[in-house]
Amino acid sequence: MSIKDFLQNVGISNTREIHHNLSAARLVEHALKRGEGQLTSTGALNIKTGKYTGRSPQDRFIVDYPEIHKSINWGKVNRPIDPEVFERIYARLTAYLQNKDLYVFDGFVGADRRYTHSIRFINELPAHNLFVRQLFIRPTEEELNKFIPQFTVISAPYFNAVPEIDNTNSEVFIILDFVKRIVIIGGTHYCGEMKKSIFTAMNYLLPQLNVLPMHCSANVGKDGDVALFFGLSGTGKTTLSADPNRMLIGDDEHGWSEDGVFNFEGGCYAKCINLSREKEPQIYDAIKFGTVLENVVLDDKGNPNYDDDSLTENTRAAYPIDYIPNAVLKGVGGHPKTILFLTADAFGVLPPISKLTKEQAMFHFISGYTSKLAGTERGITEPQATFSSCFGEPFMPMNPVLYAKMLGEKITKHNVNVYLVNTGWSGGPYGIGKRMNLKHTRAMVTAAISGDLENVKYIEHPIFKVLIPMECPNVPTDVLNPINTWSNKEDYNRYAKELANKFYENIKKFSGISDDILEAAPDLI
Ligand SMILES: Nc1ncnc2c1ncn2[C@@H]1O[C@H](COP(=O)(O)OP(=O)(O)O)[C@@H](O)[C@H]1O
Ligand SMILES: C=C(OP(=O)(O)O)C(=O)O
Ligand SMILES: [Mn+2]
Repeated sequence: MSIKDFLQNVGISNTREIHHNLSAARLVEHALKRGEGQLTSTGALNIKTGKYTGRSPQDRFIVDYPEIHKSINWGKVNRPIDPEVFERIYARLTAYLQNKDLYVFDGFVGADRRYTHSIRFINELPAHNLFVRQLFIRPTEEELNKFIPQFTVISAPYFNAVPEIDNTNSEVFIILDFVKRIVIIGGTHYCGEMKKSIFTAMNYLLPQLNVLPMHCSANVGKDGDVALFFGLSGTGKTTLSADPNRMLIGDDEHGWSEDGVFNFEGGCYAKCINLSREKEPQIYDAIKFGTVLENVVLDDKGNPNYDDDSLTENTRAAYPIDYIPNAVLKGVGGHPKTILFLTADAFGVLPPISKLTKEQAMFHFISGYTSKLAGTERGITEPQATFSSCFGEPFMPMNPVLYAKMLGEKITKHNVNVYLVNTGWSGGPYGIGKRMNLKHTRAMVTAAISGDLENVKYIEHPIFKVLIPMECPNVPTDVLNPINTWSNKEDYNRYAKELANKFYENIKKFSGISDDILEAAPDLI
């Protein structure tokens, strides 16, 4: 079917020029010509996304059909929308796209070809089309010749919904239709919406194929030892998985099948606030021609000022994974040996690293205690403690316990070591304490992955019951036990107990959790 016929079939008629699978170079030219962005001194395309510089979770809906009703975990995260309401907004959106140049990218999600889904992205903006081209898996010429889309994404940032007509909360909408396999996005220019809606779709589709979808980064050592880093947005998945001594599999979304793990994407999406070559060399050097930057402030020579947060804290860079030296281009690896749960603890009471029993791992995965970091979601301006199940609740359409059970089985079967890593605050809560030293976090992660932490003595945390290593190579011993970093020990205990209470209150939300997992909860004293 020709692309024109395809568009006609999905209701987009009277199109002008359809730019189908343009190269990165051509897309950059189009974006510049249309005034969508500027080139930086290293050749990246920097765009400003206007009012919305992070995700809009209140504006994300799933179409509620009888055939899928039971499988979705409806609520504030997965908001239902009626099929008629969807049809109405869809008709207005496709009418809006008439007489416009459109940019179409045909890509894949899921590096393991048994689970690959093909997606056709229809963009109003060439800069957005460049984003999806860099972030998803780019098919070969041969694959393009026989490409049949299984999912369609239509993104029209200049089309604003009208809440009175469209039943939306605001001018922004992100609507996922799992039955028709269509995603529509309007009213927002933030690129992360396109990425995370496809992630959500995979999180719906893959468990049905007996694959666990995960919000984690993954890398692999020379011996084939795979490590996974779970974490909510901004907690360090991308930063910590970019390690010159290990090969990167992917920085954000993976599946775990009977044969091992595989990346969903073909690119990375790094936060670049306070980025420096010294601290994050691989990411810094990936910002070059072909990379899409969002909301970075440039000087008049085009030099980025990564310390400038005047547009947002959530400045971003999207680049193809091959811009990271040492990446596993096939995007697949074996079963993980180590799992790290990254939590940005705004209370500043969790140890910088601790070892979890299998039951504690399950408890913490279901709890997903962490912080929403500034800028990643609309309205979040400073770190906010939250419980985000699976360390990715905004992207999980089904009951978190279902994903947790799959993870638990895999951890047992493959005898995986699990650690909890606090990439957030120490020495006091957010506002008083300091963000964990990145060099120390890296050294702790290295020690966990290499097995060095298997041969040290541990002490049990009196409240959280997790095991704290008493020593760790290349980390000063006095930072390992969090109470030592607080000047007032009573304050520490007070905050730690407050957090323990929050864990306790939160876990009550879930039903069907076995007693051994509940017993792994922090102690309420
Ligand atoms: N101790 C630490 N560990 C990890 N990241 C840290 C730490 N301290 C500061 N950061 C910063 O936090 C941010 C983590 O973002 P990122 O790795 O992109 O998160 P994610 O990929 O999980 O969304 C980066 O800007 C990084 O420089
Ligand atoms: C892109 C996002 O997060 P992450 O860094 O986890 O990909 C997001 O939450 O919009
Ligand atoms: Mn990331």
